[in-house]
Amino acid sequence: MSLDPTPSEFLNRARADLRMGLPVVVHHGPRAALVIAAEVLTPARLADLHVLGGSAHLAITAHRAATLRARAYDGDLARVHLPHGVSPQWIRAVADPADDLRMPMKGPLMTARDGPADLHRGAIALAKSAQLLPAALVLQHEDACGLARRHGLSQIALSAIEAARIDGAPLHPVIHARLPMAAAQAGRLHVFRPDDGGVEHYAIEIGQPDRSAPVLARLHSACFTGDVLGSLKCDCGAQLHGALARMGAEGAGVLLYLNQEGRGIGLANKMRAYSLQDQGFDTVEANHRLGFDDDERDFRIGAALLRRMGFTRARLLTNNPGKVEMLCANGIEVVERVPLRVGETDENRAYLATKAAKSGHLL
Ligand SMILES: Nc1nc2c(ncn2[C@@H]2O[C@H](COP(=O)(O)OP(=O)(O)OP(=O)(O)O)[C@@H](O)[C@H]2O)c(=O)[nH]1
Ligand SMILES: [Zn+2]
Repeated sequence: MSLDPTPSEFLNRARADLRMGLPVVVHHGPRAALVIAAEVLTPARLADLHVLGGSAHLAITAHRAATLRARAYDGDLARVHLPHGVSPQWIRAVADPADDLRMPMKGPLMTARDGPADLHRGAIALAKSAQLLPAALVLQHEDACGLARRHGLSQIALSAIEAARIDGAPLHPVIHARLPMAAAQAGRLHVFRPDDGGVEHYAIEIGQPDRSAPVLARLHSACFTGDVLGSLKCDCGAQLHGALARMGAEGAGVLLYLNQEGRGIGLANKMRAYSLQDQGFDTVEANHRLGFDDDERDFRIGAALLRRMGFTRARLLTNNPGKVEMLCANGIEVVERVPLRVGETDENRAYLATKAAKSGHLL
């Protein structure tokens, strides 16, 4: 019936619950688990879960496990055994690297070797997509779905989490309107919204680009600190304004403003990464200590938006060969990479050098 939420609608609802600190039930065939994001776990909820019994682990990524010197028997993740009388502080310390140096965890952390880790993998994917720290308490329980029904908890199929990761929700245009800008009088802002009501993305179209020719394009990832505040720690603000100015000068172009703050980890986690950078770690090490990959962005969104707007070929303004590859793999032919070297400062020189050395950016 059309009143029934679709799997992706259930998923978006589950993300909101997770951010509130509510347990979400993830199920796969006959197995199901209650999942609570580590960073929002309250003492009361931890005590309630304890009373339920079942088998509980703290799921963390292999990157976080490596920092904590815990064995990740599941490859990309580790299921950490909870010590007797586990406290929310202990869970927080495993999940959050803020105090790693000041108060190193007393190890060794024991991790599970046997049994399936698929629900745990789903839990981490869910926490990441909710832009929380990628760590979750996972309580496998034989009556998890019954508990969900009795307590009004969201239930989500593992397959829905996996499908969202593989396909992403389709985006549809909501509205577009004229937007004269300093860089170009003939500007137009388009708003796109995913079918599941998730995060919106924007396209800024300058002039009337010819759909039958390669369009001067930029895939710009949101950077509140650089784009809005003029942060000197990165080059984003200068790249944003430099790209618009170039499109204004050529009279045509399209800049996709993708809401993938912090290379996809969200502003709170990016600020956690900045705090670690103040402790001496570089941009990639900081992401890893938090449990993230170097780059968690999904550039397929950019390709889908360009196609949706009628473009099939682009001259891409970027120093990141990864963006070129992803566009080409997703139906947009990049006929030229147009370098965008602007905004280097004393503050961001090391950051740009790290991106060149570790993430393949071109200088
Ligand atoms: N996690 C994390 N994200 C950062 C950091 N500094 C900047 N960012 C984010 O990195 C992204 C930069 O995006 P872009 O400039 O589009 O991408 P790029 O990969 O550098 O490629 P080009 O700019 O196209 O050459 C933005 O989402 C920023 O918020 C950092 O230290 N850590
Ligand atoms: Zn930035």
